[in-house]
Amino acid sequence: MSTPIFSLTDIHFEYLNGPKVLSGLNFSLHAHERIGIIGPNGTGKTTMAHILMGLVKPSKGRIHFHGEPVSAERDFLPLRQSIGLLFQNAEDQLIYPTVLEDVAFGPLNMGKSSQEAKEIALRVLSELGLEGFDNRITHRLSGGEKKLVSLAAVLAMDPEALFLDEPTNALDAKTRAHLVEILNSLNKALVIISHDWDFLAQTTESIYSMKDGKITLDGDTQTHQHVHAHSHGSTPHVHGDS
Ligand SMILES: Nc1ncnc2c1ncn2[C@@H]1O[C@H](COP(=O)(O)OP(=O)(O)OP(=O)(O)O)[C@@H](O)[C@H]1O
Repeated sequence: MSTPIFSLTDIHFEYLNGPKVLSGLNFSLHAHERIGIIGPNGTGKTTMAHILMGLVKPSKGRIHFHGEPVSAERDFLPLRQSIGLLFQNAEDQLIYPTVLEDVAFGPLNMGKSSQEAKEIALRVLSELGLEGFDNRITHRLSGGEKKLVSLAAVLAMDPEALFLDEPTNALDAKTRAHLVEILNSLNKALVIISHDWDFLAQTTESIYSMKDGKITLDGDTQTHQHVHAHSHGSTPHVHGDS
């Protein structure tokens, strides 16, 4: 099989004075894969996303990006530009006073001129149906609007993969349906953490469950439920669940 975009191998993690969260987690994402992750509250799904992005350090384990080991802070910079993390809380993503500044931040940070960054931001906002939002005050947006603006900020960096942490939180049915359309129109590898099984069935091809600090991709039916939704929107078919 081809080299994955990223892989997490035998990741262990526990918070200081907190629970042991991950114990031997393995996970990888290849180009064009669309994977959903489902699992009870507090099983470590968000922690896994933060470990991948270098926001918290695992106590043990290896991270690879296109086959290269990632450990020092500088190694994470290209990874963070290529894998767009949509934070569970939009407030963690949106830090500027206006929507335009928030969405233009990524391209500016990647070396685009302010004019180019502005054009990219306006184009992405328009693609997400957010025309006219550029001068809105970010902290006054509704929860659903913040979520879409966060997604715009991630897409403005044109990442090769998206890692979305509970993207349907705060979305009404219409916006949720809009998000399904947006995600299905993107030609990008993606991982979506969600409690919303129907949403995952509509947007991903495989759904894995996280349990006991692990996701095992190959055949461990004790900890791993592998589901193929043969086409987006079809009823998921469960494999390997004993
Ligand atoms: N900074 C922290 N310090 C101590 N414990 C933490 C910290 N952040 C998270 N935890 C704990 O670690 C565990 C895993 O949290 P995490 O947010 O990764 O779970 P999750 O699977 O994403 O949950 P949910 O589905 O509720 O979003 C939880 O028990 C949580 O309370």
